[in-house]
Amino acid sequence: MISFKNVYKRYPDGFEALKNVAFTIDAGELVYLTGHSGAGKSTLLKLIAAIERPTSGHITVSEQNVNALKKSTIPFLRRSLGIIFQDQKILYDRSVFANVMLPLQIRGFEKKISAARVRAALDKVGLLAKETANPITLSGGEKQRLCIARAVVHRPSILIADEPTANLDVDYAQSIMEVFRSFQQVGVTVLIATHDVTLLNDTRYRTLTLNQGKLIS
Ligand SMILES: Nc1ncnc2c1ncn2[C@@H]1O[C@H](COP(=O)(O)OP(=O)(O)OP(=O)(O)O)[C@@H](O)[C@H]1O
Repeated sequence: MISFKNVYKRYPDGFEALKNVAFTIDAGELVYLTGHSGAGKSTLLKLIAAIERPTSGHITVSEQNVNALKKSTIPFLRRSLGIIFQDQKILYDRSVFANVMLPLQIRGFEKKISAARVRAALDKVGLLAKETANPITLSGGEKQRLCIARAVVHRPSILIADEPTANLDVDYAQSIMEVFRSFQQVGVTVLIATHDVTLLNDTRYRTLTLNQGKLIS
């Protein structure tokens, strides 16, 4: 489902953020990605989503050769992906419902189908009761759930998340993880970059560890 072979990423300033990275994640797996600050976790997630391109090596995501993708075909890759990054903006001039609707509007989905999908996504993350609320009134954990709902509303087969439990207390972090597990249980492949030791102590899931751009486990 996701495979890296001999992947190197050098940024334009010459900094080598990933060095000879190789791994495979099977369809339906939930995997953690960890490592010190600056180890290359976000870079690796960005390569999966073709937000950044590798300097060399091979990346396959959902049977698509990401290296060979032309700019014009990147939206096709992104259809199979749900992306939860820390800097994603919630729009405070509209409701929770409208925030989750936006990705479907952009993709040109029909209104009636979209509304049903938005409610299904909000239900999945436990936010259906807040659909008419302005996101400014949500707690930190609820905002994170909103971002998850927005990332899954187009029903991606792969979910990638960068530090989704950052700044949340332990109980909230656990409940966010429950949401990710529920997606894995219905067959979604999930990759989560995290420093959260409580999550990493959960031995049910495989952990990939980066150290200075190299995968050490
Ligand atoms: N666009 C860029 N240009 C140059 N260097 C970059 C760029 N983006 C990231 N880097 C560098 O690459 C290294 C890896 O960054 P990355 O964000 O992937 O690390 P990370 O493991 O996600 O760190 P953190 O846990 O702090 O978010 C860092 O040293 C960072 O400064």
